[in-house]
Amino acid sequence: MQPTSEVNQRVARISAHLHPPGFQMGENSGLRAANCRAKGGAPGFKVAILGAAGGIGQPLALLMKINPLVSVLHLYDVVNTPGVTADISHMDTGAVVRGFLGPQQLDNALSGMDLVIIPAGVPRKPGMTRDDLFNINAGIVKTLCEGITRCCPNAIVNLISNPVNSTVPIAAEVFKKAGTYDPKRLLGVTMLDVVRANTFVAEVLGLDPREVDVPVVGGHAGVTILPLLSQVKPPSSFTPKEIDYLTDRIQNGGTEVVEAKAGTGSATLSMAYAAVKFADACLRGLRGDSGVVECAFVASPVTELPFFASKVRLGRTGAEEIYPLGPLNEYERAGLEKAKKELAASIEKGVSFIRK
Ligand SMILES: NC(=O)c1ccc[n+]([C@@H]2O[C@H](COP(=O)([O-])OP(=O)(O)OC[C@H]3O[C@@H](n4cnc5c(N)ncnc54)[C@H](O)[C@@H]3O)[C@@H](O)[C@H]2O)c1
Ligand SMILES: O=C(O)C[C@H](O)C(=O)O
Repeated sequence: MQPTSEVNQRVARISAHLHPPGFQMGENSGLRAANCRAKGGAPGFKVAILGAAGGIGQPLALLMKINPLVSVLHLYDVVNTPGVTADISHMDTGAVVRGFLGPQQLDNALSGMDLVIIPAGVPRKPGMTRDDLFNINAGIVKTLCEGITRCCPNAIVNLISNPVNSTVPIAAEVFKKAGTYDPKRLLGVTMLDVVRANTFVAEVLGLDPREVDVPVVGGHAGVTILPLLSQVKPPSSFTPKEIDYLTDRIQNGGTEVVEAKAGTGSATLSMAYAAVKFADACLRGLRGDSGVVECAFVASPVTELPFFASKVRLGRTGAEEIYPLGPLNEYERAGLEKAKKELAASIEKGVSFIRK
């Protein structure tokens, strides 16, 4: 008779072989559902969502499962991924979905990923600024980015966790420390500012928002969110009152949602939409499509600051070209000075969190 410990070890070895870390639905049925006649899903990209069980994470996972460019979708969180994964995995779309729960499964969630989207971290409540989230979210972003350096250092990273103006510099420092930093592959997601700007400007102009394109530059908090209304497409003119109204509404769109949600969170549904719009652009760039241009907060030469949001061209290696701001009017030049002052402090705060 074999000693119990030896039997247990054999069972553990066989189990590890049959059930690699991470889980797919149908594991208890004997037939693992996702392995039945498995073809590894449609050709496409491997995408991980970190914070996948959250307010943004869940609708984002749903929308990425629909995206035909995605062949494998890894859902990672520290809570609730089994339920979210079971639910999403029943959708009859191409991507194979796998769930990963807790820090011990982080590396498996990240291995081999082409794109990592990070909406992990706490959201604001009324009365808070995004910077008030720094103390909790800085550490979360650091840990997740350390995982990226170990498991998928060449992945494109879409960073959503706030305060974006500081978390992107944190990620850059983590990658630099590990020797894996490629500035083209690290993108802070500011797409929600563009989505809001397109919507609010369309309302004022009486247009369909899908016909409107508003560049939003700077960063992602208060006065650092700088809509360039002089560069709206189709070319449009605004009264001074409209400019004040639109600038204020775009800069405070996040707060509008935080207050309406009255303590239950911040934008999740419009953010999931914006995150997918941006992730899809990154995947089309990776595929080699030409002319994919979106705004993002990236390492940038367009101002004296190390990071800045502006239009970037997305290609096979990430943000391959960063466009200058173009001609600004006096109102926008004044806004730019205010934005740069606040951005400089937020960037420095992120950098020193890692260097200290
Ligand atoms: N960039 C933007 O435009 C934008 C827009 C909206 C929200 N946000 C930010 O996105 C973040 C998430 O917002 P939400 O509404 O989804 O919050 P949420 O609390 O609903 O979800 C966050 C998720 O992160 C998970 N999480 C916490 N620590 C983690 C860790 N160490 N590893 C993995 N997952 C972890 C939580 O378990 C939770 O499921 C917030 O910081 C929010 O401010 C950014
Ligand atoms: O406002 C927030 O705290 C969340 C997000 O940054 C947003 O713009 O909606």
